[in-house]
Amino acid sequence: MTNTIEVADLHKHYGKVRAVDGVSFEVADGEFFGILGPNGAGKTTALEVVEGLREPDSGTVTVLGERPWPRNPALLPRIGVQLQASSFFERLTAREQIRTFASLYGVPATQADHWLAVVGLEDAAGQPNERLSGGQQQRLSIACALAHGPDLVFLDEPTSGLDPQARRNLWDVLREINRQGRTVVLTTHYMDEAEALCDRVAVMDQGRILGAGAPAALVRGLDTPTRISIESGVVPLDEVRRFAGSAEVTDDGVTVSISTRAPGPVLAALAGRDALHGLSVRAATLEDVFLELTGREYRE
Ligand SMILES: Nc1ncnc2c1ncn2[C@@H]1O[C@H](COP(=O)(O)OP(=O)(O)OP(=O)(O)O)[C@@H](O)[C@H]1O
Repeated sequence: MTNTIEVADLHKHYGKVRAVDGVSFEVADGEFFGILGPNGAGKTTALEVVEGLREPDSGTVTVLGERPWPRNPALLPRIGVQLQASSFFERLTAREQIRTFASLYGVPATQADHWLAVVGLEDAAGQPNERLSGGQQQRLSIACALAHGPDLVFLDEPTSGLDPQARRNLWDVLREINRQGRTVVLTTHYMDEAEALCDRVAVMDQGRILGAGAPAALVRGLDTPTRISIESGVVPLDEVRRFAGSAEVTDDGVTVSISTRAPGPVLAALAGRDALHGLSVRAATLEDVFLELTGREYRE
């Protein structure tokens, strides 16, 4: 497998702010890659340099075998960059909007319309931008990024500000884009989004990448116990302590929590006592990975 993107020791400072402070990563062909980090981590700046929209201070960037800076016309037909909704042409309908973008690349109107269908905007195609909901505008901006059929798509916080249902609907669209064989690079400050979508994720904070890998592998790499909770009183506490062995057991009067690195036998013991009703199991997540890497709680 070859790499669609290679970034080595990238730096971009704004005055004293080290927005990107020595970042290296690769994105493989066809991969769904995420850059995850809180506000101000440097995600947008890193992405803009890779897209060829910003000149780096130092470091090397290769995209589809080309240098993106200075502005490289050979790359433009092959990459799609999601626009912020605020960059739409005023007063055009969704259909006119995407057809206008497509025509800049010499793409026929029928192909442009196809992308409206892919993102589920057919019914709203005749609506002017101003009348589209936030979720519809995000869909339109993604459709515009895809109108010319690029191999590589960049999405900067595509679901930011959407309600949970609209986010999940958009996730399906993004999965479909990737399933078609396109490489997708996405920035997000949502842990669940990175976990749900990305083959690999780079965790970024204060201009640096602190860890990268498949979300499940990053989580597995942690030595964090699994927390099993049951209702207080369902099983006598001393009995829970007995079968939980060395696990930490607490009871706040409402919930008994068992923190264990061997959840299997504990769950089997609870099942044997018919105590699975209302049980919850919380394994480590990317949030725990962030905490481990930065020493700070994650704040979206
Ligand atoms: N054009 C600019 N001039 C000066 N400072 C900037 C500029 N753009 C970004 N910064 C600063 O660089 C740092 C990184 O910003 P950047 O937008 O890349 O982060 P981000 O992770 O994308 O954050 P967000 O999720 O809020 O967009 C921040 O401290 C930001 O204030």
